[in-house]
Amino acid sequence: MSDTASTRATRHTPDRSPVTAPDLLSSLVPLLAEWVPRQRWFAGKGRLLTGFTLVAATELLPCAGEGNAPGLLQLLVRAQQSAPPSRTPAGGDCYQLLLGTHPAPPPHLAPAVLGRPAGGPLRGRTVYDALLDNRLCGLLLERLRVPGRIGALRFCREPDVDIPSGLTARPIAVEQSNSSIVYGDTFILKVFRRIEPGVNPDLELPRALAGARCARVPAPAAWFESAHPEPDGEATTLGVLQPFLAGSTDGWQLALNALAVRADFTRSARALGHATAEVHTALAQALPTTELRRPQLDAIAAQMNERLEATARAVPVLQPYRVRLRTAFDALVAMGHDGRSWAAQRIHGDLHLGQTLRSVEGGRWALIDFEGEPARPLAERRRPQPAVRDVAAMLRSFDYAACSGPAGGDPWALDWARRTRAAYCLGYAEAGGPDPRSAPELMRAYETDKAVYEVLYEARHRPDWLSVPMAAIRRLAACGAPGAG
Ligand SMILES: Nc1ncnc2c1ncn2[C@@H]1O[C@H](COP(=O)(O)OP(=O)(O)O)[C@@H](O)[C@H]1O
Ligand SMILES: O=P(O)(O)O[C@H]1O[C@H](CO)[C@@H](O[C@H]2O[C@H](CO)[C@@H](O)[C@H](O)[C@H]2O)[C@H](O)[C@H]1O
Repeated sequence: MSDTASTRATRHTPDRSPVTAPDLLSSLVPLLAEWVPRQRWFAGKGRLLTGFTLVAATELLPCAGEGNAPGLLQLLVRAQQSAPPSRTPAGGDCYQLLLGTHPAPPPHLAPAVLGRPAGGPLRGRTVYDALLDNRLCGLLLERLRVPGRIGALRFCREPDVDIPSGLTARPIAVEQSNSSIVYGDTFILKVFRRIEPGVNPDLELPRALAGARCARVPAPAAWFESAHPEPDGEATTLGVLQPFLAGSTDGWQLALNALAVRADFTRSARALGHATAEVHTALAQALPTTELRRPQLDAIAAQMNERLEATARAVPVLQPYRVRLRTAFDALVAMGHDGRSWAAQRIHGDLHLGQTLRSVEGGRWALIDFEGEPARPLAERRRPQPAVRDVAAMLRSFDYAACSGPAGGDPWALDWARRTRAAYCLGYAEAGGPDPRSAPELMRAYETDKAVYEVLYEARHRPDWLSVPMAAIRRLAACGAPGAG
């Protein structure tokens, strides 16, 4: 990341000496081993957790000692696991933890408690999830209000943004890939959980869009990061604060509401298509683009095949469909061999209805959460890709709503999905995006790849939902059956 005006204008806070690292980790390991695997954001579900290594520790408030004040500790730890998949960084995935410490936390924090270390520097204190403690969340906001450094952490703010003090903090109820805190219905802070070195696209893309004056995405107001050890190295994003769009409802809820009363959703879907195309156009203007030709299309197809094979090994119900699903990826290879090419640009990367918000007043759509698919390596998520990948992902989401929602995949719901998907593509093309229907091979390949991703995601996180992507797998495999048009 460049040394922007916002990061230069820092108030330097003296480094605090963290509680000594080796003692700290060994005393926390039994607590973490029990707590970390239960968290929704833990990406290593289904594999044995064998230990942790400490990457960094920063005391944001003194954590040890006799006092009766809460401590706040920011940790980066690597989770060592058996049989890591090939994408796992050497030494295991790295997670960010924000832990509170207190000799006797108040009873309302009981659900947040990890336990009491038997020894080490935190002995005599209870350790708990700081992001469930409004007071400690308030402290994080204070740090973001006044940019500066604490140890290896750097707190940054856009210079023209006013962040009031004293906003009441509340964690958002839904546990997702990361942890988010809302401040007084004005801002929302997302604390990233699985950390990879470098700028997170959920900061990079919304900042670029704000620079391009695209109002479809809330513009980051502040963020915190860990500085790279080299002066010119890219910092690692750890959390982003952005305006909270109060009075808006997410697209997933709106789609379920429509399905519950058997209402049409095509007008909303068409408007969402417009919003998506506007964001894509702005991203293509603000950030580098490229053209994908034969070698790149071959590589994409190979990667999709790899994901299919790996998922079929992990989730055996996918096995019988492998050969027919593969034909969707072979079509990409054939495109390249025929001398065809396709434009690529930065995209959302994990677009679904839950990543869209519609304002109650005015019915205007916004897109959020530009992190990309959490399971993919950061470098891959930051690569330019065909914009139709986002479109295909959103089509999957309409399908999900129809299959899992109140109508439960009955014939009317399936027709609802078909009409809604068509309206979204129409809206997208009307607002200047390349007409998704002009790229059937790409759309089928990306829709298939997404459904495969979802099979693994559901098998790991929500086994009861596995039937939803499996219904799509059967439909997509039928397109690859001998004789299918
Ligand atoms: N700017 C915002 N305004 C209002 N609600 C938001 C905003 N950003 C996120 N949310 C809410 O927080 C939830 C989690 O945010 P998201 O970015 O999807 O996190 P995660 O990466 O953990 O999935 C969203 O589903 C949405 O309900
Ligand atoms: O946590 P994220 O929002 O970044 O995304 C992950 O979780 C999503 C589920 O919450 C998952 O989306 C899948 O389920 C949705 C319905 O709950 C559906 O609308 C999406 O189309 C479907 O992919 C997403 O894939 C995953 O990355």
